Amino acid sequence: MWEALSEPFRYPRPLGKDAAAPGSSQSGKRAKAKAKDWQGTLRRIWQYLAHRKGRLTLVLLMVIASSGLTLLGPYLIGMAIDDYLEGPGGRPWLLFLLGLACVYVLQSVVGWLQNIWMIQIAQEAVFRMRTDLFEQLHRLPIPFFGKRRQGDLMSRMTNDIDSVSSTLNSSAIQLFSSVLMLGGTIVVMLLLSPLLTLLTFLVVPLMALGMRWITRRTGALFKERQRNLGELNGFVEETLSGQRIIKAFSQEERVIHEFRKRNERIKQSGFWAQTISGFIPKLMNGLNNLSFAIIACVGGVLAIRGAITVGVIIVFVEYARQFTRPLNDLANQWNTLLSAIAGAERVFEVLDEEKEDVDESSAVSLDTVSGAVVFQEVSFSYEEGGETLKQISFEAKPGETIAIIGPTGAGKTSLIQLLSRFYDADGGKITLDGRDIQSIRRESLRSHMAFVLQDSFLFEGTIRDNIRYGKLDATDEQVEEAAKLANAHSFIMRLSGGYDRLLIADGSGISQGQRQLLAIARAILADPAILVLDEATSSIDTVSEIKIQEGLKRLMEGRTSFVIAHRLNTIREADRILVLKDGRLVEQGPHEELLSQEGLYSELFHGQLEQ
Ligand SMILES: Nc1ncnc2c1ncn2[C@@H]1O[C@H](COP(=O)(O)OP(=O)(O)OP(=O)(O)O)[C@@H](O)[C@H]1O
Repeated sequence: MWEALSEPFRYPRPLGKDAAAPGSSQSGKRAKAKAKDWQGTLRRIWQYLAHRKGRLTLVLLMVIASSGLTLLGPYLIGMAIDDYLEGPGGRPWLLFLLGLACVYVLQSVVGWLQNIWMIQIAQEAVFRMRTDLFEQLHRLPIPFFGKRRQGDLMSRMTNDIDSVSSTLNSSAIQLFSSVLMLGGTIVVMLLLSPLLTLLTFLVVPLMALGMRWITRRTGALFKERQRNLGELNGFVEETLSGQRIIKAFSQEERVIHEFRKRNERIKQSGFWAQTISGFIPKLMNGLNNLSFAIIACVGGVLAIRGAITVGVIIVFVEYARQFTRPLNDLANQWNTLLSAIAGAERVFEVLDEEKEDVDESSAVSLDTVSGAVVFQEVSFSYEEGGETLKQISFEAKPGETIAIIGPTGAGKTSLIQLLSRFYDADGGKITLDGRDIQSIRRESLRSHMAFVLQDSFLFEGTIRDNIRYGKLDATDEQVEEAAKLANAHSFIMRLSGGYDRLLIADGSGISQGQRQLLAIARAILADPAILVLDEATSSIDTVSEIKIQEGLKRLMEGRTSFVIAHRLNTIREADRILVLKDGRLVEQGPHEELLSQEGLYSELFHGQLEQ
């Protein structure tokens, strides 16, 4: 029966991914990542549950006890009725009723225990799954995030995990108890009357066919709904974080219209998934009533002929109901289960992505570095076919300042991404202190670097905490010292609350220049050997500008600094200027030398830079 019900259900393959069949010959990580099938997903959910085997055994015992008690109830009712009909002198039917009361009380207690324990196991499993997902999200490489919307990832963390959670809490146990009840009821029915049992079974093929028709359609719809939900969340996240731009360009109406369209898609898939799966209980009810009628008619005739007692008919009617009830339950739980599997699959999809540190077993950690960086014929592209950086070679001695300039899209940011190993080069070699950076643990490499980017991210927390992000164990004095060196101290002291001023929602409430000063303080506190700066293109008022320049100067002292430079001063004072164009390093050298070459640099300098 179970086989018959489960057989027709097949998940559609996820879009754009050719999933391998379970048990395919591929081995290792890729095979695991590709095996997108519902059985595999169920197996993995089971692994999360199996952490509490002892508890789980207890729950199983409770389910067995509860099923046994449920089977006992109708039997006692039938006995009591037969004894009552026999009239005085028969067995004390009141005793049966008393027994029945005990059975019901016990059933409630057992049900309650089974519920509590299962919720506990389920919550722990979901807790572990959620933790795994969060940890994984923080171990995935930057390119992964480039391909996905944040909101969709958020949706996996919330909606998808939630749907797994609610299913594990109740449906999983109900499914198991339904299967048990089904087996138990069939056995007792056969013992009571094989003929009536056969008649009851008449409806089973109809049920199987109906379920097959329904689940074929709903499986794909539930998956589509989860995907649509993820996409909608991605869209909402994007529009909320881009509020200023949306308002500035008066795009509210268009955004609302787009939202309506996406919301409509969820409504459609949700509507059809729920409507079609809503047929399940109706179908079951109809067939239930049909089997009831058959038993009542045939049972009545048999009783009149004296072949069976009235008590047996009543027991049988009750059992027939109990026989279809687990089927009914199974059918009802089916759609919850489908949406949970769809959710779990989306969670496992992220868990199966390759982590950033997957091949770092042989990599080393560096305690101290002097900051000598060499690029040797480095090539790189984001996508196959294109070449973002072509054969870049240069050298930065410890403490030198390297200015990187070039037209937009020339590859300046990409060069920095390679240095910090957010991406890895396709060809050539980058060394730090003579060691290939591929052989250095990413965490260790980045701990020797600090970044001051145009848009420095501030976390919710106090100003002090935000500066301390550069070095978590820094004392309050060290934080203030860094802020003073960064020229941030005076503005912080003018804020109400000073260092304890709470910044919310990515530091709204402080100016762009002030954010940069905080980022500089953060970097000073981190005290790295290598510094990466992305100079702001937008002009800030002169006083702030001078303060930032001073702060940066102090920060850059004694460190190898890579500056995506826009200010003439920075470029002039750099030890070496790298001029990029279309991914090629076309010129390099100090300002005067490049000027005298009268190439692209001198052209840029006399054109844009001079302005
Ligand atoms: N994540 C990405 N995926 C694919 N292509 C990318 C990605 N990031 C950048 N590119 C492409 O790589 C090229 C170099 O981009 P990069 O950001 O390094 O330029 P840039 O010199 O820093 O430009 P800008 O001065 O405008 O910041 C561009 O053509 C860009 O379109």
